[in-house]
This record gives sequence, C-alpha cells and structure tokens, in this order.
Amino acid sequence: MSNMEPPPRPASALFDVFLRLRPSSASNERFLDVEHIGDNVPTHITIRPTANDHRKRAIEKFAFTRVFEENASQLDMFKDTGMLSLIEGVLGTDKRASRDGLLATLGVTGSGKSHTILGTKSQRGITQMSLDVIFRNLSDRIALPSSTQTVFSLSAADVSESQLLPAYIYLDSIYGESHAESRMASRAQTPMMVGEESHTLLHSTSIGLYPAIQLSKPPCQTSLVSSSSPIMSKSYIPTANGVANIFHRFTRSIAKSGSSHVKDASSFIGPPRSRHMPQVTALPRTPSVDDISVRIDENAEYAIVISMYEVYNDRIYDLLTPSAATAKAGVGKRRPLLYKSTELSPDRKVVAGLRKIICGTLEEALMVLETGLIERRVAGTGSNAVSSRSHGFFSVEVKKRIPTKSTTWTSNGLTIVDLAGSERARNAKTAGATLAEAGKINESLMYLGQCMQMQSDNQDGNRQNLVPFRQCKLTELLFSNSFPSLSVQSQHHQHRNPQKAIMIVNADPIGDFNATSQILRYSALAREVTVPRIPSITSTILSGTTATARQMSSSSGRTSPAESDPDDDEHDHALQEIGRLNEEMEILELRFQEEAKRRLAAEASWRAAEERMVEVEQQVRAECYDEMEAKIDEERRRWKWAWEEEADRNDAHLDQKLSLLTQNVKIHEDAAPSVDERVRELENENDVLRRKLENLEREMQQRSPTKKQRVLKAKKFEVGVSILDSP
Ligand SMILES: Nc1ncnc2c1ncn2[C@@H]1O[C@H](COP(=O)(O)OP(=O)(O)OP(=O)(O)O)[C@@H](O)[C@H]1O
Repeated sequence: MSNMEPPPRPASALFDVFLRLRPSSASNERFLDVEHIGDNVPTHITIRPTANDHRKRAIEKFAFTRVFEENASQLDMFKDTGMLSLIEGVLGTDKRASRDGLLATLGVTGSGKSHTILGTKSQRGITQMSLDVIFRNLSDRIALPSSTQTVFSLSAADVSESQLLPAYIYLDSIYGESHAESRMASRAQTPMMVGEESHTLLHSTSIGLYPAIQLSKPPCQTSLVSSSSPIMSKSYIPTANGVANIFHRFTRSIAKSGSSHVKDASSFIGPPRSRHMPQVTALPRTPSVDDISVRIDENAEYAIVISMYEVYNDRIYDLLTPSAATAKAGVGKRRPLLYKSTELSPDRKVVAGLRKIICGTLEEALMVLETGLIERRVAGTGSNAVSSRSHGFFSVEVKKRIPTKSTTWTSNGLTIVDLAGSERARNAKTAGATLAEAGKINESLMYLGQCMQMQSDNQDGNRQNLVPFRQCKLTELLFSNSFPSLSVQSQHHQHRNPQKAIMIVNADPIGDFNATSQILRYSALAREVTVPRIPSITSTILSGTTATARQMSSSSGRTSPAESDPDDDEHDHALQEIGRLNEEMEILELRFQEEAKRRLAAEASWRAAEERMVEVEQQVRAECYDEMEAKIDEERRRWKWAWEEEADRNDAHLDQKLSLLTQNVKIHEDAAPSVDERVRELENENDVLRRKLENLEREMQQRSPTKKQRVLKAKKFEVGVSILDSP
C-alpha cells in the first residue's frame, strides 16, 4: 500500500479511531514517530523496532482518523475527537441523526486511558466535560428528579428492569450520616416541625438545596413542594435513618402507584453507611467548557439518568450498588447482571437490573460518578500502581419527551468505556487471582482486537465479514448497538439508528514496543509494512560483485555510461530485481507470520466459543432441569391440594347426608296397652304358666311315689279350696 491515506469511514465502520500519545518520562529509545505533511493534522505514524531488537526489521506505518501528539490537551481531546457531534446525536436534536454514542479508550496499562476520559485531580477528563456540556446546555429543560411524577414516568418508560432513584436519595443511602451531617452544616436556617397531617422535609446537601418531598396521607399522594412554600410552617432535617424511613415510604408510594421497576426501599438501603463522601468542591473545574454550546431540542423536556457498571472476569457488575452494602445485608458476593432482551425491549439487549440514578444537576452527576469510581475494582500491579483491572462503563441516558405532545420518554445513551490495560501477564508482577484477571482481560481484548481487525479488513474493499462480537461480554456490550436491528418485533418499537462510536487509542512512544505495536496493529484504520533498505547478505555479495565489475570496466577505459557494456546493464537490472524480490519475500514472510498468529488466535477463539457453547448447553440443561423439577413440584402440590380438597368435600358431603338422614328418620314406638287388655294378657300368661306347672307335676309324679302322694295331697287340698272358693 503506497501513499497510504486514512480510509474514509464507511457506513459499516464500527469506530472513528484516534491515537493519543502521552508524554513519557521513560528513558528508553523512542520507537514511534508521527508523520507531518504540510499543515495538515497528522494522521499517520511509523513504528520502527529499537536498535536492540534484532529480530524484527520491518517498519510499520499506521493510519488513524487523527493523531494527537504529546502536547495535546484534555480540551483538544474533547473538542477534536467528535465528542460534540456524539453528544448532539444523544440529545436527539435532529430526529434522523438521533442515536446512541460510545466512547472507548484502548491502550497498554499506564498509557493514559483513564487520564484521557476520567482526568486527574487537577484536570477533568472527557466524561466530566461531556456532563458539563450536557447539563449546561439543557439547564432549565431538565426535569426535576424530586418530582414523583417524573420518577413514575421515567420508571414506566425504562426498558431494562432497573431501579430508578433520584440522586439525593441515592447519595443519602450511600453516605448516610456523613451526608446528613454535611447537610446540617450547610443549612443556614433552623428547621421546624410540620403539622400532623403532612411531613415536609427540607432536603439540602452540601452540593445544593433540594426541593422538598411532601409525604401526605395516604402516602401514595406524594407531592412536590418548593422549599419556599408557605405550607412549610414546621419542618425538620432528617437524619440518615429518617431519610431511609422517608425513602421507604416514598418508594412504597411509587410502588403502590403501579410502577413495576421501583422496588421497596429496603432492597436499596441497608443500615446507614458512613462512607467518606467525595467533595464536589475538591473536584477539578478545568478545562472549562462554558463557551461550548451544542444544539438541543428547544421544545423538549429532558431527564438525565446515570448508571455505572464494570465487566470483570467476563461478568457484569453494578458499580452503583456498593459491594460493602451487599455484604452487610448478608447477600454475600456481588450478583452479576445479565445482558439480555427484556419484555419491553425484545429487539435489543440491555444490562438488566441496574441501579439508575436520576440526576438534576451537574454536581449530582459528578457525585454519582465519583461514587461509582470508588466502587470500581482497582488492584495494584507491577505495571501501574493504580491500574484498572476491569472494563469500566459509565452510561448517561438522555431521556426526552415533548410535554405538549406525549408523556412517554424516548431515550438515547452516551456510554463511556475505560478499558482495562492490556499488558502481558509476564510484564506485570501479578499472581493468583490477579493473574487470572489478566488472562480474562487479555482474552476479552483479543476478541476486541479481532472485531476491530475485521473493521479494517472490511474497509480494504470487497470483503464484508461479519464482526464476531458475540464472543465475550465486552465486545457484545461495545458492538451490539452498532448494527441496525433486523428483528421483526422491532417493527412495533421505535426504529433506532446504529450507534456512533469513537475509539481513542493511547500509546507511550517510549514505552513497551511489543505491547504497543500489537495494539496499534489491530486498532489502526490502515497499515503498511516496509522493510528498511538494509542490504541483505545476498544483495551485499551481489552488489560487491557489481562494484568489482564496475571497477573492472572503468579500469578497462570505458568511462561513458553510453559506452557501458549491455551485459553489465542487464546484470545490474537482474541484481536490482533480486534485491526487490528479496525485500518482497521478507515482507511476505512477515505477513505470513502474522497470518499464522491470527490463525492461531482464531482457532483459540473457536475453541473458546465451543467451550462456551458446551458451558451454555450445560447451563441451559441445568436450568431446564430445575425448571422442570419446580414445575413437577408445583404440580404435585397442586394435585395434593386438589386431592385433599376433594376428600374434604366428600367428607362434608357425607356429613351433610347423614344429618339429613337423622333429621328424617323417626323411631316408631307402639301405643301403650289398655288396663283390660293388660289383664287379659296377664290371665293368658297365667293360664300358660299353670298348664306348664301341671305338666311338670305330672312328670314328677311319674318319677317318685312319695312325691306323688305329696303332690296328690296338695292337689286334693287345691281342689277342696277351689270347691270352697267356687260360688
Ligand atoms: N497525556 C498525559 N499527560 C500527562 N500525564 C499523563 C498523560 N497520560 C497519562 N498520564 C499519567 O500517567 C499515569 C497513568 O495513566 P492512566 O492511569 O491514565 O493509565 P491507564 O492507561 O488508564 O492505565 P490502566 O489501564 O492500568 O488503568 C497517570 O499518572 C496519568 O496522570
């Protein structure tokens, strides 16, 4: 590739790629040079191996959208990388150009990524400047987060199953008493109690005075009252516990009003924590962006919602849910979040379940940013004392609605990504868990490299390869919004333009040659390899022969070139051709080595993808099994319950039948006999008995004569009595 131009950005390109060189205090040999062509802004650099590197002799030339040299300021980086048009796209001034924006920084550990986007103690980074421009330009068009109506409607419009919180409540939950104390100190007036019917809270902090939330009875009728409202005859400043209580009622009221996303306060706030609160006044104020204006939609009302998360070991963690709080609440380890399609966002993946903070002022946004940065995992390694060990994501969602036309919010996001440093593990004095971290970081950056390489390959011309962005969380998060959604369901949803993205590659021109050149190779928009004209052994020998030949020819008296021997010319040509072919061969050899490396990397990623597939399959199987078990359990319970119900019903039915039966059955008793009948009965009975007696006497007589006589005597006596008795 000769006369290498920075290629025009095709529509399919993922990024505009800028290179920023950092001033370095290292005393190594410089290996990177910027090419200056007239007064044009530089777009090309060359890297040449240092003198002590004898293995590589190729000089590589790289093209970027623009190269920023060591003297570039933070403000230059903000103004000249296209951040303003990115912000305008997010603010959605022009509907056609309205889109999400992404800014990412890439580079070796310590090359200045965090410096560029997050700044230092004395200088702001692109993130703070972007927030300043957004809040300054929107100023009074920003909806107050203390309005419950705003919180309701924003929660209802959120598609990512998030927990939305106004910033002052969130900050109180994090900084607890220290925040309350600082509020106390900052308040001029002594607050007074409100009457029984309504509790009005003056909510002020060291970073400004907030409007009050009035909680009247019932709690769902929460309303906003200005702090200067005459209703506040009595008021008080809440303590941290008080705030938690108020918030509990506040969120309950929101939950009651039907928002599915706002959860119970207890899920947000554990016991009040006394973290050291960052002081907004101590944050840097330069460079100033007061004079920068961007176009906004003058008819719209805006809301700014901030969330922060990190990708650590290929898992997504919320940075605004402090791990200390989770541990205190007994939840244990931080719970990774899913990047998935939700019910309200079937055609797009979102990080689901994040805590999102509605910020009304720049100060609130900066406090939230500081809080998330404190949470971000940092571990000192040999390469950089405060190295970022995770990929940090800072997301500013700009929600917009036209109050006269619609009550629903549309949303575009500006995501700023501080990628973890890519250093080879052996360079860093890492061990154990940190070594595993380095492995994951390098793996995800390798996938990122493949995606970016694909971008520059696609720019080469005819090839339009698919960007393999689904290989890891990092590339999924970075690229899945870069392509227009093809989903059928998206017809029912708002059509979204693909995101616009900027990549800033940071490099130290005196730093680690190998690590830096590796990053430049896959991030550059174009690349050219040349081999320096250092004569190879063959050409040296051959040129030596030529020189001798020339000497010989000159000594033979032929002085004019016109008189030169045509055989010699042919010989010279042949030697030149051999030299050229040698160079070409060396370049091809280098290319071949690189292709071989890429093939190995592709094979590794293929294997990783296969392993991942197996893992996912196992996971899905386990999930299906659990789900099935749960379903069977539920069915069993349902059947048991139905069976018991049926048995109870049968018992009840039987009882009912029995009671009916006992009610209708009467015991029949015969009527009592009259006296005459009774006498007759007794006489009959008497007769029967008498006959029996007679029979018995007769039997007796037949058995014993003495007895017989006695019986006869008795008989005679009875007959005599009966004769006497008879009338
Ligand atoms: N352009 C610059 N001007 C002045 N100082 C710089 C510049 N770039 C980086 N530095 C300084 O170099 C040090 C390391 O930079 P920084 O922390 O931004 O590196 P990093 O690439 O984010 O590293 P890591 O990947 O480990 O997080 C910091 O002290 C930073 O202030």
